[in-house]
Parts: sequence; C-alpha cells; structure tokens
Amino acid sequence: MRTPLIAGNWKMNMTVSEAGAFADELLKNTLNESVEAAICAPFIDLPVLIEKLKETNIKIGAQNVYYEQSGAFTGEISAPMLKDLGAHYVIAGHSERRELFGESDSDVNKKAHAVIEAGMVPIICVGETEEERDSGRHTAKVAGQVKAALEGIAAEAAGELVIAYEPIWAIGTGKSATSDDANAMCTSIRTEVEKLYDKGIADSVRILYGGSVKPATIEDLMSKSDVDGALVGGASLKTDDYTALVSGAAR
Ligand SMILES: O=C[C@H](O)COP(=O)(O)O
Repeated sequence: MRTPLIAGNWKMNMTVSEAGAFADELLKNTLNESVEAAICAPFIDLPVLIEKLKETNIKIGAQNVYYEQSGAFTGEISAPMLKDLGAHYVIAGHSERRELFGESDSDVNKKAHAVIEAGMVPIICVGETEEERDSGRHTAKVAGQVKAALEGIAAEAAGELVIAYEPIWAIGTGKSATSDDANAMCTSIRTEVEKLYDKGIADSVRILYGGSVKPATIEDLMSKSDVDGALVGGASLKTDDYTALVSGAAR
C-alpha cells in the first residue's frame, strides 16, 4: 500500500518572512496523518521551514539541485548541502526547468543520482506538451523521459522514488487533465518502471499528478488506482488549501 503524498511546489514564491508566517499558520491546522505532506520551497526558505516544522511530520524539499558535489560552480547548490540542511525531497526535471533553463534528460538523470547518493529522495517530473498530446505522442514522450531519468539508478533506490506526471499544458493554466487521463498516464509510467525493474518496484514507486490541482479536485484524482498524490503549485501557497489538499488525499 503506497502512502499518499501531497507535495507543494512553491516555485519562485515566498520570501523568508512569508515562509515563516506560512509555517506558523500551518502549525495551527491539523494535517491528516495518513497522508505524507511535503513542501518544496526556494532554497532560502528551507532553513526557516525546517526549523519551524521540525516537530511535525511535514517533509521539506528543494526545487532543484546541481549534480556535482562541490567546487567552482558559482550560484549552484549541491545535494550534500541540501542533505546537511535537513531536506528530504528534491524536485528534478520540473518542466519549467527543462523549458526555461535548458535542463536535459541527462541533467535530470545526474540530479536524480546526486540526490539519491546524498540520501534524499528525488521527485522526478515528466510530462508532455499540448502538441505532443494532440498528436498522440504523449505516452512515448513520457516513457522516454522516465527511462532517461532512471538510467543507472539501482533497484534498491528505485522503489523509493517519486515520479510526478505533469502535463505541461495543465500547469498553472487552470486546465487540468481529467482524472481518467491522469490515471492512464500514471499507469503507463508504472508499466515503464516495471519494464526497467520489476513489478515489486513498480508497485512501490509513488506516482503523483501535477497540473492545476485544487482542493476541489484532489478527491477525484485520489480515487484512481495509479495516482498516489499530487505535486501542487498555486494551491500549495495558502495554508488552508494546503491542509484541505492533504485531507482530500486520504484513502
Ligand atoms: O509543480 C507543480 C506544477 O507545476 C503544478 O503547478 P500548478 O498546481 O500551479 O498548476
């Protein structure tokens, strides 16, 4: 049985003061404990979140990482730095990074390796453009991204992974995939993982859907067999919506 996961992705939002205030507000709410809750925040917000939420089960994650351990890489943050800080998750290959910052499948794979080697869990993002879906290439595109991201990842680590299926056309647009379409893609991702490893690993990998998920849509998504939670952008920025998403993800 896979534990449902709601991972907020704050993207480039929230100053340190705002992050601190969010944590203080969140502490007043009761989060459903049968669901794993995580917040992936800008690097500068991680210390305040980790400190303020340390008595809770909420896991804190980063939104990016550089795959080298240390060295002359001005402006970058390494996986060992994030681990030392207390991060649990690191998003790798979000479509905004792929599209706006030129991140390749190979970069995503190196990032996933670095995160695992440092003892954290990558949330690997995959997803197709609207044009790829309209032309029927979405399944192949996503399978290719999964295969490339998992290249060389050992079976022991693979079962712990989180993969987020985020159709690019549904991100921040208010246009969500139907729960059936989301589930069909999550199923095909699980099938790809089974091809690369085995059924046991495919059954334990958590696969999230992302793209305009709101408190009003989470229950329908979670009623589907292969959707294990959501990676949530906009709706994770308000404590009450975030709390409602966690409640709605309970099975
Ligand atoms: O990582 C989260 C996704 O990009 C979804 O963002 P959104 O919920 O604002 O559409």
